[in-house]
Amino acid sequence: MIDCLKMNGNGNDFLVVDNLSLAMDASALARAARAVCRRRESVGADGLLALEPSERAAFRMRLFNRDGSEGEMCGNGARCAARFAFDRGIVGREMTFETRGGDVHAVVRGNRVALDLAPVSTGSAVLKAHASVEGCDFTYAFLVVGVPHAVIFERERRRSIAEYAVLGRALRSRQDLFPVGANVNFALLSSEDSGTLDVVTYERGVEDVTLSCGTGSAASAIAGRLLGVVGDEVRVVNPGGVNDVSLTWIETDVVQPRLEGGALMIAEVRLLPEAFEADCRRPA
Ligand SMILES: N[C@@H](CCC[C@H](N)C(=O)O)C(=O)O
Repeated sequence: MIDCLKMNGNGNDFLVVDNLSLAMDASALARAARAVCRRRESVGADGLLALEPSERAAFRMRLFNRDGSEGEMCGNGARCAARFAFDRGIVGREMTFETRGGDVHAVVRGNRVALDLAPVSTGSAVLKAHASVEGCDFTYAFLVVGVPHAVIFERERRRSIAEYAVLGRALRSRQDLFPVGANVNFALLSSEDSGTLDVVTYERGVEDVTLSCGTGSAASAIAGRLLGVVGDEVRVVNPGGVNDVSLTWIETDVVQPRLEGGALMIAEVRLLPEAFEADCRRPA
């Protein structure tokens, strides 16, 4: 039996486990993510977050996506990990922790968390690349905010979430463009407020549109700033909530994104053996 906490950051939902004892290795965590993140058949989540010891920071956060792949970084998940660590008395309300996508500084205030993400190099960002999938032509930007992100600026919202899922999956699968895959963000500049972006993200590893993506919100804000459509303060509206992004330029081509948003504690969960089993209704 494994005890964990069901949490979500703007609807991007996770099972968070204390693995400070390293009781589970990477393959056990990947297997657990694949099993327990199944919707309906198990608990259901976009991913599993594990807190592990770090030699140089308060702890190390690891993210295992729903398909068991390990993502280097997760913005909404990092807020959940920070609140989990504070709530469990592992750290004080202000902390720095390690991820494979760089160190994160976090401050927890109630159910909101502000993160200073690792600096992002914009020198290697691609601003106007082209791709055609499913009969549609896209111009996209590409940059790495801990994990790889493509950002497509649209003029209008004329597609359903299901249609974004099809297009996101087709784009993300283009090995010639994205050898390690990519999260695909469809961004729309608000017609009412020039500092607001509406963003829908298809996530690698979840292999679907999620209700929010924190690094996708930051990537969209950075791409928008580089393209001159937004400034350094960007309100990113996702289907699951708002991520406030603030950009501080450390050098002309290095930016530090601050990401602020919610991190909700939903339930204490004790995973029972059948959470890991295949659906008993299916024939063997
Ligand atoms: N939802 C996350 C991003 C998670 C990583 C992604 N699925 C990947 O493996 O690339 C966020 O909030 O940043």
